[in-house]
Amino acid sequence: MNVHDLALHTDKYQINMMYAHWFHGTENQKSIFEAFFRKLPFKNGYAVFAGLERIVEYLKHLHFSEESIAYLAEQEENYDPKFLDALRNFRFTGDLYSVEEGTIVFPNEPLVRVEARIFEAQLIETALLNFMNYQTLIATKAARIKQVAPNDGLLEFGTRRAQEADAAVWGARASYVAGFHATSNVRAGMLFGIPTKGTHAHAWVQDHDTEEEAFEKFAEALPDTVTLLVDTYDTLKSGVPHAIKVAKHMEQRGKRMGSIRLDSGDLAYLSKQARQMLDDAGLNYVGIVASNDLDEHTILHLKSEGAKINTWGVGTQLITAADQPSLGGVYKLVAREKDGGYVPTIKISGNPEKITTPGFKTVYRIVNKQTGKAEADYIALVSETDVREGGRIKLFDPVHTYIHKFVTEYEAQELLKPIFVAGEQVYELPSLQEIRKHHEEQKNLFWPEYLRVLNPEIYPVDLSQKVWDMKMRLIHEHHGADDKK
Ligand SMILES: Nc1ncnc2c1ncn2[C@@H]1O[C@H](COP(=O)(O)OP(=O)(O)OP(=O)(O)O)[C@@H](O)[C@H]1O
Ligand SMILES: O=P(O)(O)OC[C@H]1O[C@H](OP(=O)(O)OP(=O)(O)O)[C@H](O)[C@@H]1O
Ligand SMILES: O=C(O)c1cccnc1
Repeated sequence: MNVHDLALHTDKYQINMMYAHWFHGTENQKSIFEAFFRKLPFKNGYAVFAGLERIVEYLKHLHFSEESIAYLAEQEENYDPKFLDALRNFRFTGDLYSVEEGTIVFPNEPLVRVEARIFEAQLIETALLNFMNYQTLIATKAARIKQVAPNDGLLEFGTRRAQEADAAVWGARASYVAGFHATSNVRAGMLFGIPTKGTHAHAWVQDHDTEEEAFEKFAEALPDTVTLLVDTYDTLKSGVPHAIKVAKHMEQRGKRMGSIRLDSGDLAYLSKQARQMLDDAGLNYVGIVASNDLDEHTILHLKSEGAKINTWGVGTQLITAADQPSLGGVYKLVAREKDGGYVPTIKISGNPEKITTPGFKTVYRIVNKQTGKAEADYIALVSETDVREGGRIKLFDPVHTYIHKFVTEYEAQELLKPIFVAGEQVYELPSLQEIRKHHEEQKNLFWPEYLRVLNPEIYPVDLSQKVWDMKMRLIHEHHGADDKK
């Protein structure tokens, strides 16, 4: 099996629905789906969208190999051989619009919009959500860590604890998008051009007769990048003094030690003591790296304790998004082709939060021209022109509709960009550096109240009057239909 063949990276119900459409001759009917999430992870005020590059690669190469088709034939005796022929000719021929990677995004707004034959739009749901949910989750976790240590070095150390290999490399990439500086995963470095960094493990020290000898040998081998791990035996009595000795020997050879690393104990206390010892020895250029199950909470706490740490190595908590291991992004049908046009569709739920917003929509970021700050995101029908032309629009709370204001002096930034049109890729994937820069710039668009880690303000995501009216009409129509039963 070719592990890069992702056509079967889907849930079986998608293929069963494709089959049922094909069986009834409706497989070419057009449909519009939107991917979005309902709830922000980690009680954060925003999420950082990621996953588009993987989605693009997936769609570009999407086809059913003979091996996959043979497997499907074996799995389901109902599949007609002519359906398998339709799979043989399968390509993504639809349109896909998406938010760009690194963009700050919010709940209940379309992040990806797919307009395609139902046959195609249905198949891709699972993979698309899989990529978007994981990468957006990790980029958001990384953004929180960046938020509490905006001026420090941030190293992604998670691979050994990640949920397998794909999670390690795409998680490393997502972390870099959100402002991490390097990863320890060398393959992620090679695949994506992320800077790589590494210190050494306790094993290096254990593997020598003395700690001092271990440090000397390591510094001799890697004199230009050396970071020494000082906590194998006793950080302040043995590790730091030995590191100082080695740094002095390095100076005699015209070299400078990079850092020491602390990986256990009270990181605030140890870092302050170690800093003092290094400074007293004239080694104020030697940095201090800390690791040990860190996340944004421990880092924030350590900083409030005055820890003297310049660089944070963050593994498990980041790569597994330990406090919330999944983003609940969903993919919902919002319109379907009928009688040559589109009709909006809705999913009703007893839980009002789960009622979908119907219609062929797009989303704009309304940026106040005076302040340069984003006021709200505004979801409108694609056919609505007033917002696009900068006309006066009404922003109102979709639940408490009496809370409203009119805005005129704004720039409307359409967040959904064309990525595929009629199956052709029309979007040039930006470099990872550009994505990272885009994310950094995005943060300037928002007041800090929305970005803080603890109890952020809720940023408004509003519906246009037309979208809101359409949603209410469909809710009433469905309730009306139920009332008649
Ligand atoms: N001063 C501090 N304030 C708050 N949290 C700290 C402080 N120092 C360390 N921590 C964190 O507390 C936790 C300590 O975990 P734990 O007790 O398992 O580590 P340890 O015993 O020092 O080392 P080991 O990993 O070898 O067991 C880690 O998550 C660490 O990052
Ligand atoms: O704590 P995390 O945030 O997950 O960061 C990665 C951890 O992985 C390493 O420990 P490990 O015990 O695996 O190996 P070591 O022998 O190098 O310490 C490293 O020392 C960190 O403590
Ligand atoms: O380079 C390091 O220090 C490192 C890398 C991976 C995991 N823990 C530490």
